[in-house]
Amino acid sequence: MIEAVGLTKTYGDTVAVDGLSFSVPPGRVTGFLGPNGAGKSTTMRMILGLDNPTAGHALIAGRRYRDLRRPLRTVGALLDAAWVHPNRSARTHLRWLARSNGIPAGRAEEVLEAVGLAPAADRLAGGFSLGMAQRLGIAGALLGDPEVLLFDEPVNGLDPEGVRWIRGLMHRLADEGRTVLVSSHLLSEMALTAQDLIVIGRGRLIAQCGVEEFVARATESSVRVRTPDAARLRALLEGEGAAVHDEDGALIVTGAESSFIGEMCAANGVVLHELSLLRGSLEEAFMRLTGDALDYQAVQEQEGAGR
Ligand SMILES: Nc1ncnc2c1ncn2[C@@H]1O[C@H](COP(=O)(O)OP(=O)(O)OP(=O)(O)O)[C@@H](O)[C@H]1O
Repeated sequence: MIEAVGLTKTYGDTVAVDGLSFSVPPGRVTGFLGPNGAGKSTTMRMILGLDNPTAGHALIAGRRYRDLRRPLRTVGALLDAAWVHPNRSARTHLRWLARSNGIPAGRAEEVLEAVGLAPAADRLAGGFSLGMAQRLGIAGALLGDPEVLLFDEPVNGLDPEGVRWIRGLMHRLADEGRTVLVSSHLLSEMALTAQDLIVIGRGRLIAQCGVEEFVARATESSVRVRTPDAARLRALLEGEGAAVHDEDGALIVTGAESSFIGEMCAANGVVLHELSLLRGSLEEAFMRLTGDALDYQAVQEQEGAGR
């Protein structure tokens, strides 16, 4: 579990994080989203004790980072994959990290295997590709077998196989009951990886909810219908107050559920060739909700009203 309570950080006149409160539960992958400069990295750094909050606090497994006796055993993080001594091999780097955290050296071999770096264990990290550096950073995060994991842009620069691997890893870690918080700008990837979302804008919370709820709240779903009897169905639907428009020979219907349309077709003997629900995308929802401060206020009110 990660908890942020009124977390605030100002740099001079810039309010990077502004009274942010949220909780990240175990057993789920939680995506951390926000436009550039929204305050994601600053928030992660405060959770990890790398930056001091101006106000508020963050707890990892119920404690402040600075109160964790062996931090790597409670929380692992990938913040900056480039953070490795270039003249150290992957194995030496991990053994050094293990030693400084009271973790048995043998654990380095286990995490090298887990991230697929065992064959490159003795190569110098300075010569690693971006993808290999990401894997080494993840190995470091896993070293202490921590219950909480934070990943800042873990799929940056990875090829499709690497992206898929990270997605599987996140799911496995959550299935093991760990708390997984992951930030990314790749929204299509986030839609596949995360179950829950924390979305921030200008340092403030915009939404904390499931991915599907976030998309449903911000976008309008519609139904695509194909029928040889389009004119009649159109008239029937419009008679019920639905909006209908043509697209590639299909009817796109908003304002009527697919079950309602199906039943209406059955009742009126309209032959159906297709009836499919078209959901909005995470990208669409994200653009709409983080678009500007006005939208942002509207959602906050909506959220409050729904409780
Ligand atoms: N050390 C610093 N000194 C001054 N301002 C800072 C510092 N670190 C961050 N900021 C400012 O705080 C705000 C939030 O930055 P932060 O890097 O946390 O955002 P982010 O959501 O991680 O952005 P990105 O998606 O671009 O990585 C920005 O306006 C940034 O310029």
